[in-house]
Amino acid sequence: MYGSEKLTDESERTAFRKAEKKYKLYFDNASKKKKQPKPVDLSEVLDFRAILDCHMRDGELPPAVTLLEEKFSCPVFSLENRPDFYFIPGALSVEEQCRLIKESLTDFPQPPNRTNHNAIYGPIQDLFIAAKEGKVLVENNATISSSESKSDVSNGVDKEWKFSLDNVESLRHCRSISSSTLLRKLRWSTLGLQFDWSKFFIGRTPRIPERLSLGIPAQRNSQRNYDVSLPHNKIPIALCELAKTLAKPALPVGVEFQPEGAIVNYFGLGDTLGGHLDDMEADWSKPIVSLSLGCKAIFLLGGKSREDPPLAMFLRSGDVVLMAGEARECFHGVPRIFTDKEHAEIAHLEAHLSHEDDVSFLKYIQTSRININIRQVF
Ligand SMILES: O=C(O)CCC(=O)C(=O)O
Ligand SMILES: [Fe+2]
Repeated sequence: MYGSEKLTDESERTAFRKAEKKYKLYFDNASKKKKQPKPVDLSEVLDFRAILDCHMRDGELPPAVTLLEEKFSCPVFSLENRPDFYFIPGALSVEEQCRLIKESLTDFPQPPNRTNHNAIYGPIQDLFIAAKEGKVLVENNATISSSESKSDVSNGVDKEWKFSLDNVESLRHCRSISSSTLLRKLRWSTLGLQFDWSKFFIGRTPRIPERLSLGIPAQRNSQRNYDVSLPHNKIPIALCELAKTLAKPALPVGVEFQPEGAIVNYFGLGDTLGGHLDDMEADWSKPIVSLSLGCKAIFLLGGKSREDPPLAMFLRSGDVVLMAGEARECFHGVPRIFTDKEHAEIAHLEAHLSHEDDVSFLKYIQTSRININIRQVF
């Protein structure tokens, strides 16, 4: 009986789900000591950096992997059975990586850009600085003399939240959350054109659209869309120029990529991005330009159905992935990030962020991964 139940359970899982489960972080509960991650077999994970090293050493490539020598200033790989998917290992210099890590934590989550915290707290200004200074975000239903940095009321949030210094006696009866917890719970921010997440509000209870950890719907909700009426800034110029250059291998000569929106994803240990399609943009021939920063991750590239077994590959800090055309119809996701010294592979960032002014960035990135994916919307 138990056997047949198990069988049903097994057969209900799609190939994509099975791969997610294979690579996801589980802890070994058997050990009485500190929780240890369960070992995972990484032998089938495609490693483009190792492929590149091997190619430079003895000119060989694994079957079905192509190197597009002519296409770009650094090596671009494509896969025979995954048209319109491109992998550029180490495309970003260490300086670019550090600059983008800093911007992702300071400038990019600033209003009018929205984050996953908007739904509960309204816009939050200077979260990273507040976390550095040990501040607390407090629901403003009492007068708090030491409060600073006002959070506006908007988007169905009918209370005001303000940053306040820690250990204030009058906070004891207020709802509050430390800014370091908020920083750890920062899951996404959006640049350029903003999404209209308000459709997720039911009555007065916000249903927070978590893109990470809880997974996201198979097909992103068709109601969810860019809302041009929401206040927004243009994509920062340096990021815009970088994305235009990086997009070139995925575009015919003479066609330019116009970055209009971007999502910044923040991953901590155990966070995952469930299998999904990015289907909100009008022109799928234009690539999604996806930048990896910080700790190493596993990326799953599936097919047009969740039943197609996905390919697993490592994404390291500085790697860039382009998904255009057919690849945009393929399910993909991130089931795992590695924060341990051996697997995170961020020694170059640690060396570059060694100045005392950078300690808070270093601390964050030592246990995190950031992904910036840039899109042309129309
Ligand atoms: O984190 C990644 O590498 C992928 C992110 C992604 O697919 C998305 O945000 O749509
Ligand atoms: Fe995606």
